[in-house]
Amino acid sequence: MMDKLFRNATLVTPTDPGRPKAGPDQGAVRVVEKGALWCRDGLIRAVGPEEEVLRCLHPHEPDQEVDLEGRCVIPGWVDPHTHLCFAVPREREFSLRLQGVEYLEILRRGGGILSTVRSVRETDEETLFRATRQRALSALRCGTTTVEIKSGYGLDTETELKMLRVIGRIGRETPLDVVPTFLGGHAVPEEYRDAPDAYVDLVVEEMIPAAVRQGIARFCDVFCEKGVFSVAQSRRILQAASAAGLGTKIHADEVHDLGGAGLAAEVGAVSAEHLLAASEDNLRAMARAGTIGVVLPATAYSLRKLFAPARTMVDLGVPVALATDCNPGSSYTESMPFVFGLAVLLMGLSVEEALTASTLNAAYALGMAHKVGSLDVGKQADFLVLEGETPAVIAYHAGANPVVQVYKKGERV
Ligand SMILES: N=CN[C@@H](CCC(=O)O)C(=O)O
Ligand SMILES: [Zn+2]
Repeated sequence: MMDKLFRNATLVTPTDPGRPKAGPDQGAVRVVEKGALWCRDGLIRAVGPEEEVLRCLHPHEPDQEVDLEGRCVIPGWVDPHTHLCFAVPREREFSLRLQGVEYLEILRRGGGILSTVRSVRETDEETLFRATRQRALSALRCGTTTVEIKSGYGLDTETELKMLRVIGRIGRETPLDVVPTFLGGHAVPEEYRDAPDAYVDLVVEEMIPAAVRQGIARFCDVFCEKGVFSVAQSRRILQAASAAGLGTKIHADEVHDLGGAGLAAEVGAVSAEHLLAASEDNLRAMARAGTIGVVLPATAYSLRKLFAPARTMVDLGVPVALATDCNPGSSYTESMPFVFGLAVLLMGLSVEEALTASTLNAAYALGMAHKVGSLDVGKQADFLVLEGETPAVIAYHAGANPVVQVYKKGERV
């Protein structure tokens, strides 16, 4: 057993009430000047004012003591929405978008997600693993200690399972905790262009059962959007996944208000994600159902769209989480500090609300809050040491990485 005592820290963390934080509670965080954190075997045993933690320890001597020199300490980021597993970026497509071609138009022409599908199908498993690991480690350097990674660039059973195996390996072979999500419903593949319902049959009858049998997915997601999957098709996929024992999530109302947010509330999805175009009625339905709203400001930034109404969501009582959406098309960033800055400066969230959104609420969006997301006794000692005095530095020192040290299960990584 290994004991470590971290002293002389300014601790800033949401505390976990046993459910995602919503409304005025979203911005309530605990601040402890001259705080300490004692962990054993990677788990937090005591946390709070230094003298209280020392009292808990007494008469025991920790194996190791670390002086954090008064620096600000927050929980490790939990990034609850990424597509980190892909083969090659799509820089040429980005240039097309800069010339004014719309994201969904590129997909309609057979590019976008479908061009990544072609390259992922062609790439062998080891190469895909190495490319994904590189991005996961880049996220870790920015302070992400838990990450969700979706499949969805295979769109056939074999390649979807290959992606899920690679995603599982990232969790075993890097310090990150990884939550795998099956996203067979990411787009209709070219070979089913004229028979989208037959593709939905394949997802429901073959892919979901295979992923569940092999135990390699925890959630199922679907891209509910005009020209992609309708509300009815998305409902079918999510209900099948739920019946098979997977948690559910939706890419909802990203470009058009199709009603994906309402569907998330209806089917009991843990989260609805994107929500740029979601109606207020459907946001209210989410608040009533307790559906977490995962907002992805780097996507709106990269697509040059209006941001999701995160301020309204908090005011309506929707628990809000933040994610990078890291993917080669609409949001090529692994950086939670960048996303945090956008949320604070351009979406109207307070620093404290953004902190809860990118840690505790994000952990709830992944079913991981029993382990991560806050500096509470019993959880993993996953935390970040910041360069400044408060978490505001994350938005303030824009474009830089204000995370100077990353600890995963009490170990510096
Ligand atoms: N919108 C759908 N899926 C991703 C983008 C995937 C891609 O373009 O490769 C997203 O969440 O933004
Ligand atoms: Zn996405």
